[in-house]
Amino acid sequence: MKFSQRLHEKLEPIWRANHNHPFVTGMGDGSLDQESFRFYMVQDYLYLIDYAKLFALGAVKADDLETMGKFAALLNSTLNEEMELHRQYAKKFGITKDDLENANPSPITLAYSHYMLHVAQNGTLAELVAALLPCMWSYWEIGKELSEIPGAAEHELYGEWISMYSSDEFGTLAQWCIGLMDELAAGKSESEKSKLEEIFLNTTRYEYMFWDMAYNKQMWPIDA
Ligand SMILES: Cc1ncc(CN)c(N)n1
Repeated sequence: MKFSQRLHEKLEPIWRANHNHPFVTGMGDGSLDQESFRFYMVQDYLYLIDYAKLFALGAVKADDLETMGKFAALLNSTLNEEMELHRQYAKKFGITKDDLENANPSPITLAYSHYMLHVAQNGTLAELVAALLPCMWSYWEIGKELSEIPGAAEHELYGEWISMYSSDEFGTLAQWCIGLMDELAAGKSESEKSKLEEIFLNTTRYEYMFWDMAYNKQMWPIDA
């Protein structure tokens, strides 16, 4: 069995919880509160600034030019396509680019992005890929699932989000990351595979917490 299949099967219950989170289902049926989406968009922009750095670190850790080139393409696509979607949404909400970049990160945004950067900086290339994979893979699956709901991809607010993450372009990048995970895990010892599984599990859990944080517009419990 491919390592990615093992991950998917083992984590199916959490994976389903992500798909069934009211933030996600609310984008699908259009019932999501726009203020939660606005909150998400700002926090996700901050998250993506750090997330993009994982691709740069991936290029540093890669052993061959082809893999370096793919990480460079992922970095470019995150900075100039995925984050452009967020900039366009911000415009609709009357948020400037500066306000976006200088927004305060929520505790979950900080914890999730810092955990990924910690793994990426201190771990192997396989560990870096295990950390970023749930992000690519789960968004692609969620995008595809939502795009099958009649009218969802045409929704005036959530349609563009659904179209981006269900697109063939995003799918191709996600599939490349899945394939790289399989390649890097092949031949690793069981204890190394368990470590990869643990990292994948952690960022899958953080994905759930991110939806929940956005749904509840959750910042620090005590203000300065
Ligand atoms: C929290 C989160 N996870 C994943 C993705 C998809 N790159 C995202 N934009 N934000």
